[in-house]
Amino acid sequence: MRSGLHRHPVCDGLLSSPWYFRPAVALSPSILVLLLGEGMSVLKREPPLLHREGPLNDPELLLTPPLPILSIDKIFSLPGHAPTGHSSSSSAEPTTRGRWSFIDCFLRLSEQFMVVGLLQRLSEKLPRVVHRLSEMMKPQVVFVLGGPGAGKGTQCERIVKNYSYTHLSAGDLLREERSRTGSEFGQLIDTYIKEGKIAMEETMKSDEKKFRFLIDGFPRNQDNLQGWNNVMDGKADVKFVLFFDCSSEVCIDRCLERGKSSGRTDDNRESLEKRIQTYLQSTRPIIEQYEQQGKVHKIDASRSVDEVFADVKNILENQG
Ligand SMILES: Nc1ncnc2c1ncn2[C@@H]1O[C@H](COP(=O)(O)OP(=O)(O)O)[C@@H](O)[C@H]1O
Ligand SMILES: Nc1ccn([C@H]2C[C@H](O)[C@@H](COP(=O)(O)OP(=O)(O)O)O2)c(=O)n1
Repeated sequence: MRSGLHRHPVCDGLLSSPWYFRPAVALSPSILVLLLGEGMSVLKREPPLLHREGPLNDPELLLTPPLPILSIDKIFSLPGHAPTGHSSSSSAEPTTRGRWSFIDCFLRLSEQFMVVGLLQRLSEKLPRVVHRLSEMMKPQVVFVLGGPGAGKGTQCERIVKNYSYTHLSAGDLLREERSRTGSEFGQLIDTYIKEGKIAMEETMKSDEKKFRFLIDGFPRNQDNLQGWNNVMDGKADVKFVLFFDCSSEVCIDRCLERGKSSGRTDDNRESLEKRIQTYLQSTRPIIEQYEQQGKVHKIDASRSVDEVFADVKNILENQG
């Protein structure tokens, strides 16, 4: 029996196994078990002939040692590496499988290159993959902006019916908060918004399954944007902005019509004139900022609900 032979048992097994198991040498033994399946049971049934005695003969142990990454030097200095007919194999023990033929060496080398190449590619790609994964796990946000009455709420309702989005309406949240009995914010609603304390973060955390959000009517001014950036920077990913664009006349007409049944105290001509001014002075610059980042999808909102939604659908489906 030749002594001092410490060839890697898994490699040995693989080298003595059919060619289609060989690529698996690039993986750790535990993954090997998973991947090889039936193949591994073949290896287990046929332990390497070099280790007919001793602990390595135990088929279970064949899988335990970690797979070393060998340099070319090491490969060639491995005991038992000598080409067939080399004097080192002149042992009395019949070691046909224990001697490394030229083909064995070639295969071993190509496996090592494969391992190194694979690891190199993995290490190059890993940071990008980790980054992409963390991006994928962040809540994804679509801001929905436009003038009062542009149809933001109407379109959001349709989106929610057809796609897996959670709709948060800044206006609704505000109205809710204002009317909540005992609300500490009832009197302070303006400050509440100004400081970006609108409960987006908590609302977004409340259900982990919800991770795509439509945030309608926000950020409506520089303070809102600042607040968002302070509270949510790095915690959510603003995918894009849906901008429903139509003339002030269309906005006013629609809100006046809505005011007939909405019960909203601000759906009257006087309030609307002011809201339009606020929109033009405060919200349009926010939309322009996102436009500069290439994040705005502008939709002609003066058309029918169906026509507008056809555009929305297109955008959502093309943006994933
Ligand atoms: N494309 C549209 N054409 C005509 N009326 C619309 C359209 N979209 C919405 N409306 C109506 O206009 C009013 C304002 O729409 P809404 O979705 O509440 O606007 P916003 O949320 O932008 O204030 C509602 O009465 C709604 O039914
Ligand atoms: N980010 C926000 C959102 C709404 N508001 C206030 C001012 C708005 O006139 C009311 C109603 O908002 P809502 O989005 O429902 O109304 P519009 O129809 O878009 O004008 O709430 C705000 O001050 N800041």
